[in-house]
Amino acid sequence: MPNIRQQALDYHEFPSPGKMAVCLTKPAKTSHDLSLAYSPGVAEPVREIAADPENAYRYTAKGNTVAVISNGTAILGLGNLGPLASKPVMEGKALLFKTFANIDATDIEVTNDTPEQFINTVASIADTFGGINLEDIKAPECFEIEKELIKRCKVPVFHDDQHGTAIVTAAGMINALEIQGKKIEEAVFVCLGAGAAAIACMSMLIKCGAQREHIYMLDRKGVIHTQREDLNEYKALFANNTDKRTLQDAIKGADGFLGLSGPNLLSAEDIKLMAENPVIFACSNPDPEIKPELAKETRPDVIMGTGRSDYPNQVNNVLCFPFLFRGALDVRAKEINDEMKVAAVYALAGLAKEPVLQNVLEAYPDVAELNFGAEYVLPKPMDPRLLPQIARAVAQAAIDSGASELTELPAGYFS
Ligand SMILES: NC(=O)C1=CN([C@@H]2O[C@H](COP(=O)(O)OP(=O)(O)OC[C@H]3O[C@@H](n4cnc5c(N)ncnc54)[C@H](OP(=O)(O)O)[C@@H]3O)[C@@H](O)[C@H]2O)C=CC1
Ligand SMILES: CC(=O)C(=O)O
Ligand SMILES: [Mg+2]
Repeated sequence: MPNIRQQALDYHEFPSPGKMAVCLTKPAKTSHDLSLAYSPGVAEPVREIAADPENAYRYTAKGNTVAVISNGTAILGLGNLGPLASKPVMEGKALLFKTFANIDATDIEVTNDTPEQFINTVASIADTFGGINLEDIKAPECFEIEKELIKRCKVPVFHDDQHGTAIVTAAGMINALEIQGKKIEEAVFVCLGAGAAAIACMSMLIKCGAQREHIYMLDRKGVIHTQREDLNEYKALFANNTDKRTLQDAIKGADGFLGLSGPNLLSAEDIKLMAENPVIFACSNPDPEIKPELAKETRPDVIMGTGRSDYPNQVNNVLCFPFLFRGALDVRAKEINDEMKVAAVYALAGLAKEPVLQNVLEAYPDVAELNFGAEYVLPKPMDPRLLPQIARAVAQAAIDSGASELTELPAGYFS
């Protein structure tokens, strides 16, 4: 798109700075309105909540809110640019929560010196919200932060770059491998990156049938292997007993490449080494590990995905987090467990096989048609069926797995 930089800056600046504002759901026009909204009336719900905290869901907006919280240590693929610089991304996530799932999200950017400070800050405000969406926090700190916050918070805590990305990547990979005529159990994967998104994506692929030994993960120092003594406990889970050391060693004969690292790290020469009919998801944002034009020119047999909205096959956590949180909030799930995540994977993968709706096609004026195949392995974010299908699958899984105290879905829930 011509001049995308200036268009993007203008979009953010005008007509008012940023992408969000507060909207009210109750009248505040008359003195009677004010005596209900504020003093003296507001004291009544205060007393009810003090008597039973569950009443916060009845008398405040808590149950439909999510806090999008970052410390700016891994902003997209741009790196550690600090909390304030992450604000446009966090406002963007709030925009997506509202647009796609009518969830009221608040962005919170935390300045911290240590993970403990971050944990203490988030734990002390978590109860304000229905759920916590952690965003763009770098590995390995993100793993400890999420684990500790899950322990300390009463509401669901979900690190989107780990699990949202993993759900969408797994759904897309399952479909892409099927189209390429490959079995996930036999496929060999190379994952460039060994951080938040990479560790979670590979763990999810294993839950969906991939073999641990068929996965080669690389960080800045090359292949993660058992002879290395510099691995943290998360990378160590993916250490292979192998002689492969470089990206070129690992990618030879691979069926799938997952890029969760940084821009332009994969070359045409590298992908020439892959097996026939490969899948390349170059997910680094905004600039992928390899440009789709180059990948397709070099390997006409490739299925290619990126994290971006302006190429086919957008492999991006936007396809997950709004809808997954909708389901979790609606059944008041106390956590987002593996059962709920796997349910989201298969709901998402299944929807890609349904005929594409006219309104989705209209959102992509440059595309004549969309059908399940090499250029369409995942639904588009504006597909209105994502909300009912993913939210329902997640809510049902929450009930079945005991994450929700409900025994069945609310009557008529997205049916
Ligand atoms: N499409 C999507 O939905 C999503 C995409 N992403 C993308 O994934 C990338 C990583 O994000 P995230 O996991 O949150 O960040 P982290 O900081 O947690 O991890 C970054 C990882 O990338 C590795 N890396 C960086 N540069 C290189 C390099 N030159 N060669 C090999 N490995 C490299 C780092 O290696 P080392 O460990 O050695 O430092 C680290 O393991 C970003 O580009 C982000 O945009 C993330 C989430 C969602
Ligand atoms: C999409 C996203 O969350 C990321 O690139 O970090
Ligand atoms: Mg992110």
